[in-house]
Amino acid sequence: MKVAVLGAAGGIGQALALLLKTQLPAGSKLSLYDIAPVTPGVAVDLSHIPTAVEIKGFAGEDPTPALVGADVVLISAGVARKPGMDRSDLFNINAGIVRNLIEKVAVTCPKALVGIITNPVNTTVAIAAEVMKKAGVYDKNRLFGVTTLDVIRSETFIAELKGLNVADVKINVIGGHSGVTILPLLSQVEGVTFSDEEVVSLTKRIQNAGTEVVEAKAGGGSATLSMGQAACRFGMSLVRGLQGEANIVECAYVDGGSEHAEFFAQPVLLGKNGIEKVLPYGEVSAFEANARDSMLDTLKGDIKLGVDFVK
Ligand SMILES: NC(=O)C1=CN([C@@H]2O[C@H](COP(=O)(O)OP(=O)(O)OC[C@H]3O[C@@H](n4cnc5c(N)ncnc54)[C@H](O)[C@@H]3O)[C@@H](O)[C@H]2O)C=CC1
Ligand SMILES: O=C([O-])CC(=O)C(=O)O
Repeated sequence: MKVAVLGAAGGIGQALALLLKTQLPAGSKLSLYDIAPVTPGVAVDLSHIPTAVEIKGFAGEDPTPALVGADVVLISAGVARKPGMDRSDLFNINAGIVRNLIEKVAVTCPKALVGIITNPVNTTVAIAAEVMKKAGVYDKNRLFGVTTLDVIRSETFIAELKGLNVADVKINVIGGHSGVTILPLLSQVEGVTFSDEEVVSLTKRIQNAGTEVVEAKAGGGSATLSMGQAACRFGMSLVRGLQGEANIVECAYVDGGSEHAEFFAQPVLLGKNGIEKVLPYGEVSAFEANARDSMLDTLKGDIKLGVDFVK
């Protein structure tokens, strides 16, 4: 099993690489790439951790050497938000970065499962799909926008509010990954009920949690450590699916034939070819149905921006 992290010298990339070095199955290969010259050094640093995961680092303009033979590619290359910015403000820089990296993925490891972390995810995933279509290698079952941070935040905040063991809290978060497009399905959480006020305030907190971190970091970037953990959870689920483990389900932003939009975050069953099955997200409350329908113009606009960027 070979996993490549692109953007590996960054805040997310380094945290993710550390977690993967300690959690990937024995015999795996971990390949780190970033334009930053420090990247081979990050790999040397991690290589001193005694796990049976072989690690190599690559810097410079071309990610190709890091991508050769990759089964999973996780992309966090790009710029992060500062206070006062929306995720969509990152489009100008990050759109081109994701396009260029995916062009290399399409040539070097077209069968890899690709997880896009780089914001704005609602748009960068559409860019990745268009680039792969152009290259004739698009497989909708192998491309994912990583929305796991919305899921782990929801689990954490629900457990805190209701005094639950966080390990017992499970939730689907659907839609996309910014503002109103993030929709936690609180009505489905087992063993708890929320008042109408709690639903409104908790939904808003989960939608604004990225901004909560951006403001707390006061110009020093956005979520990196919690995102490293979220990306590791998602990346490990991809790996487990590839290895044939049963019942691996994660929410992700995918081209899953949703009636709502071309890309939509919902639960998917993972397997040897990426998505084995797109799962229904289940019954929703009237509040959630309204929030879902109200987000669609924003989400579709975000997707169109990405499609138009490549076309
Ligand atoms: N999907 C999600 O839930 C989340 C997404 N993000 C996004 O992840 C991205 C990365 O965030 P951080 O790691 O905090 O940023 P960072 O600035 O710490 O790291 C980004 C890294 O990308 C590298 N990079 C830039 N251009 C590159 C290129 N062309 N090829 C390879 N590497 C390149 C930089 O050298 C840097 O090391 C941002 O776009 C951020 O908005 C952040 C948190 C959550
Ligand atoms: O808010 C940001 O810019 C980073 C991000 O996507 C998150 O933390 O959810």
